[in-house]
Amino acid sequence: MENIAIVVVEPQGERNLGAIARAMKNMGLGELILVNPRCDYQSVEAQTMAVHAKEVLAQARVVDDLATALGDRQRIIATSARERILQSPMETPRQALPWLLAPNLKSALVFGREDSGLSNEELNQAHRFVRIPVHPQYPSLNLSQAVMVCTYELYQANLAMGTDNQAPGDRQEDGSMVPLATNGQLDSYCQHLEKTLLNIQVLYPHTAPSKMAKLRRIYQRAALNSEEVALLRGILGQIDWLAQQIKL
Ligand SMILES: C[S@@+](CC[C@H](N)C(=O)[O-])C[C@H]1O[C@@H](n2cnc3c(N)ncnc32)[C@H](O)[C@@H]1O
Repeated sequence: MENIAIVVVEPQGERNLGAIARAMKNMGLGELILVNPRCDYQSVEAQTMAVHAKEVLAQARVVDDLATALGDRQRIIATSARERILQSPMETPRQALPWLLAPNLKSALVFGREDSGLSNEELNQAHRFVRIPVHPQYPSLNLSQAVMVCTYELYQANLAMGTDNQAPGDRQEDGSMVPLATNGQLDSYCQHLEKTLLNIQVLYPHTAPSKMAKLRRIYQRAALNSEEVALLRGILGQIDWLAQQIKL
């Protein structure tokens, strides 16, 4: 499971971070990425809760925003207590999390802030969404307990797959695999697309952000590989060239 990072956005609780580190080590995970932490993730409180998993905290990577955390990731699942997100269905951990286990793809499982969870903009960077089904009277779990449930499911799925969990991907005619596009590649394609669509007035500045968020969601769902992103970028390049000719 070395290909899977646990990403936590703006955590506020030192104890929660210690408990997350412990849950991760219990379930065989080691890579923790903290997006703009709002507390001291190496405090005595955090370390006390981590017990024998202090090194998970010590080795945690801190980044400024979620896009940086996910830049080189090809499979991203976000978690939320909400019942519906961006018109996409929620899945249970058991349904969705085995998808992260492909060993030669970099994956991430994302958790939100203790008070407000993840924003729509942050959720939009994920391919799939997981909700732990709990009693409807109180569906929001403590952050570290949500990490525990999800990492347990990952561990069970990994055990069940044994050593045969070969990476799914796009098989070529010659039998080789094309890697899925990274989040960073998709980001830069979407920025290029927005610029082009604004230039040819298919998009207008006041509606661009919401339309681009919807387009981004479609591309995320399609789980494009790097050749497909390159193809789309090539088409955009031709549209840019034609638009320039017409303006001359
Ligand atoms: C205390 S919750 C935040 C609650 C926030 N009001 C919301 O609706 O997302 C903190 C984080 O724990 C995780 N979490 C809590 N309950 C969950 C559930 N039932 N299913 C999946 N993740 C959950 C999510 O990552 C969430 O962003």
